[in-house]
Amino acid sequence: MTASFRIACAQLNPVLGDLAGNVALARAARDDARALAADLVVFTELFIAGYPPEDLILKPAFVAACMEATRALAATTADGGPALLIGTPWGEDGKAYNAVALLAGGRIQALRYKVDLPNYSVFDEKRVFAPGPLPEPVDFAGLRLGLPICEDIWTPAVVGSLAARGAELLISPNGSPFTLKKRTQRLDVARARVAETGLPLLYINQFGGQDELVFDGASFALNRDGALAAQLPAWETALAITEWRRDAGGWACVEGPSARVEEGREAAYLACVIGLRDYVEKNRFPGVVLGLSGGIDSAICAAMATDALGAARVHCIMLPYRYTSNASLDDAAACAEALGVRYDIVPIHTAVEAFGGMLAPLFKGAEPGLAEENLQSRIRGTTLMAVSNKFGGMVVTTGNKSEVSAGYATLYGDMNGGFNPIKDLYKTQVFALSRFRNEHVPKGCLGPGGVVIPDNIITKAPTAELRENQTDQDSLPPYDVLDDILESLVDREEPLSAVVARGHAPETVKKVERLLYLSEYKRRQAAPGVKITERNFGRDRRYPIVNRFREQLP
Ligand SMILES: Nc1ncnc2c1ncn2[C@@H]1O[C@H](COP(=O)(O)OP(=O)(O)OC[C@H]2O[C@@H]([n+]3cccc(C(=O)O)c3)[C@H](O)[C@@H]2O)[C@@H](O)[C@H]1O
Ligand SMILES: Nc1ncnc2c1ncn2[C@@H]1O[C@H](COP(=O)(O)OP(=O)(O)OP(=O)(O)O)[C@@H](O)[C@H]1O
Ligand SMILES: NC(=O)CC[C@H](N)C(=O)O
Repeated sequence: MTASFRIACAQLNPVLGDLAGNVALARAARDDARALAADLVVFTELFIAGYPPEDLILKPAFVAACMEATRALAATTADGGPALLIGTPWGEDGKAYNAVALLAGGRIQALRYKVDLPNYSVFDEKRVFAPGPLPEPVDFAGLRLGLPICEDIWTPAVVGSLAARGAELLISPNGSPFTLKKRTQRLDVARARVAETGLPLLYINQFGGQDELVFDGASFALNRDGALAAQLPAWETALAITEWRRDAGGWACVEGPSARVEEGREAAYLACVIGLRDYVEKNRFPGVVLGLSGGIDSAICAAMATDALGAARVHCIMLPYRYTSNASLDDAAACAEALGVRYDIVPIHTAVEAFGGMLAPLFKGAEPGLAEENLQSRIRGTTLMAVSNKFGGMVVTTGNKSEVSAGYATLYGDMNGGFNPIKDLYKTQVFALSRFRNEHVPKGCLGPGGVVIPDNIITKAPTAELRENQTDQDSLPPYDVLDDILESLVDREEPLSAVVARGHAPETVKKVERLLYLSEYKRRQAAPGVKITERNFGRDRRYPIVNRFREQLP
């Protein structure tokens, strides 16, 4: 009977739909694992396809190609090296399953299907996959392996059934996206399953960005007493060996890595950087371009872009008009200089005046106002898109979650762009992360150290500079008030009465509710951005656009 067993954890960054590339990553990881004397290499959920493959699963050709790629990978295990446990879509009897395959001895030795398909928040798996039956453990090299797939460990049923059927070790492949609370939630559910079954658990998670989701990795192993026996790093790929031994009570992880896992502001900042980096790299953009206004949102986006791609791939453009202050010009230039990025100034006066002239006959007799203000924003947006078209860089759009929630942005203006790294950060978090970045360069970030967001940008009153002496607070409550109300309504579904009971003025709470519902039409046209919170706009928090419901306050 096997008494010790070496499992390599392959925490890699697959590219969605790049089956040949993902198989090549798996082969390279297997070669490395063989050099480390691994018996088995474990990959993440649906690794062959990338996670989440969404409606590609509805294409029979896609599922067939994943099955073919899995068979081809199985053939490489005929050489006597390590076996592979790898996630892949699998078709059977006209249904598609979210499967994990054991590849050994040159063939597919076993297939198990995910039972519990998540269908909440950003997950939509019931739409594309069929649920599998409660699975049997898989026998391999004298071990009985229980293979619950991601959501299968979030409730007791699947793991309980595996234990009842004689599983000795739980190995869970995951595609578990990051949120600020996720690490604690994962450890809590994993410890609960270990306590219920008395079985150790190896949890392997994907790393990297995929559209609005970012996967932090942070794979780990728990022993039978719930103690953390191995911890892989977050925010990077890793191939790490865990050594397992059988003792009187069963299997235990006796050796594994013990990496530090970033938390709080550091984790949030890294999520934004890696989400942006992978969006740009996986869509093969040469770099990015963004409007640098001298304000904090574009400054932190420029810092994140530099940290993601390196200064040489970031192009910042100041687009001044008559309301742009000298302080904004100085602050934008200082920020670009500190980051070491290319910085150009393209005044927009000629375009604003040309539009003014064109529209004068139509606008005759009407008071100047929002139309003229938004034109400035649209001219900036059009200019940035022209630079994107000419040189290929993607426009980074820079609205924070407070603005996105309140509709405080111009459609076809500053909302232009391909991706928004701060879409799920409230303005108060933008301030906190800017201070953080001035004090730390998190691992893997390619930008310089020291102050990259000049203090004046952090301390001055936020303004859109679309008219004389404008500040954000002319239109919105102070950001600490706005963000507290928004978090209650958007992230926590609190009744308005509870928000008022916490001390907010009823008219302010009603105003925020109104802005939130009225601006859904803008959010439906907004660029995707990195998910950080429990409820991000995009796939997750969705309101109807036509919506006359408003909550009554007593
Ligand atoms: N339900 C609905 N479904 C579809 N479309 C709808 C709509 N309701 C209005 N609309 C359309 O949307 C238009 C209004 O939206 P929009 O044109 O964006 O303009 P609007 O939301 O009226 O104004 C933009 C706001 O963003 C603020 N802001 C803040 C920060 C930065 C910037 C900046 O630009 O740099 C701007 C600016 O001060 C102003 O308060 C309407 O004219 C109408 O055409
Ligand atoms: N003068 C400008 N030059 C270049 N880009 C600008 C300028 N004004 C606005 N933008 C772009 O439009 C976005 C929205 O700008 P605005 O200043 O109006 O609002 P904001 O949310 O306070 O952003 P920021 O804090 O970056 O100023 C900016 O982040 C920037 O990308
Ligand atoms: N892929 C999945 O099944 C993910 C769902 C799971 N609850 C998670 O986010 O970790």
